[in-house]
Amino acid sequence: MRTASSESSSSQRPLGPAQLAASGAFARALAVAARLGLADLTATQARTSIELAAQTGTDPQTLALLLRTLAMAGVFDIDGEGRFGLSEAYQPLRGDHPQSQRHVCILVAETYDDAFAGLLETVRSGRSGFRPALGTSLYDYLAAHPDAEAIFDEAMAELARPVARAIAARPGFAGAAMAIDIGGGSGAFLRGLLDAHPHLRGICLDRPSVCARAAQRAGGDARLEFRAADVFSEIPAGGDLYLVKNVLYDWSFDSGLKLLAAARAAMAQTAAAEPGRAAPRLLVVEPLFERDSDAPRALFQKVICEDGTRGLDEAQLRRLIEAARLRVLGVERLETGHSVFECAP
Ligand SMILES: C[S@@+](CC[C@H](N)C(=O)[O-])C[C@H]1O[C@@H](n2cnc3c(N)ncnc32)[C@H](O)[C@@H]1O
Repeated sequence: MRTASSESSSSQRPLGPAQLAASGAFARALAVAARLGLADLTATQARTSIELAAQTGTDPQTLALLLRTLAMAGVFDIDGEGRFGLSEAYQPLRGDHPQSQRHVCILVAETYDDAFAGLLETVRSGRSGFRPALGTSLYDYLAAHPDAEAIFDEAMAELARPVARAIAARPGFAGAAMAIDIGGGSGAFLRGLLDAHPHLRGICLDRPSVCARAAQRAGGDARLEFRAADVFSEIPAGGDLYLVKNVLYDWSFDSGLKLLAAARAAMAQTAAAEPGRAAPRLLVVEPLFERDSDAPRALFQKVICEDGTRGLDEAQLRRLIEAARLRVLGVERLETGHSVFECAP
């Protein structure tokens, strides 16, 4: 099925109005399949809907409809005996796939889709739709809904792992002993860097509920500390490498400035405390708004994130960084689509 985010230059025929209107139902069906683990159950062996219903404790008739609906979208192939097998294109729906997007699918099709009930409000006012739809801001909502928050954190981890591999391959780690990830979620990004550089230790700063869950899962890792902190005011000194990944794109210019100013203060304090030590660096790793095809992501940002958040291009992100009195030493594009701004105070 072609989605609303596909390129308009695609040779496929666009969806008709009623088909496009039904795409939310397909998204919800995908999230249910992800929650039930249907991708894992059908990845290596095609199964009947009866078998799958027994394995997932679901209603056989309804599950058959769900599977057929998703087969229409290309998620499952149906063989001559009516058995469902996960299609090649949807392998990342598996939980054990190296590029798994299982939790990303659940997050986007559930919490983000719930927030899109506020889209009309966003289009009318330009303000976030999250509060009109769900009564509060994204992170306060997640703090109050632990199941949604756990899905969010796992989704961020799925998205972060390939970026960690790309960042870990860059030079500049040999002289660094301590990396501090600002808004580092459940620590997957930092974990990737620590795995690649065994001399490195890390502190992952995030909200209290995120840190508590991540620390419990990590089970006492001497090299990776989870520290509850408000990243707008509580960034500690002592890092050789500060990291801000997929964080600024959540916030307005003013909030981003506040966060970067707190990072700069921590870096300046580090340098002042130990004059002989190499000056700390900050890596800002963010997706940019560069092409028309980035419009769906920028629309997501407007609906989901803080009022005033918008997709930034390279010049705009550079302006934000420089407004926080940080120098941009270089900008690099990663294969993941992120841009890396290497910065110093
Ligand atoms: C979009 S996620 C990105 C997570 C991680 N950097 C990554 O790329 O996977 C933004 C993170 O910022 C955290 N966050 C939001 N507000 C925060 C605050 N005031 N203090 C600390 N962390 C915050 C969220 O909990 C979330 O983990």
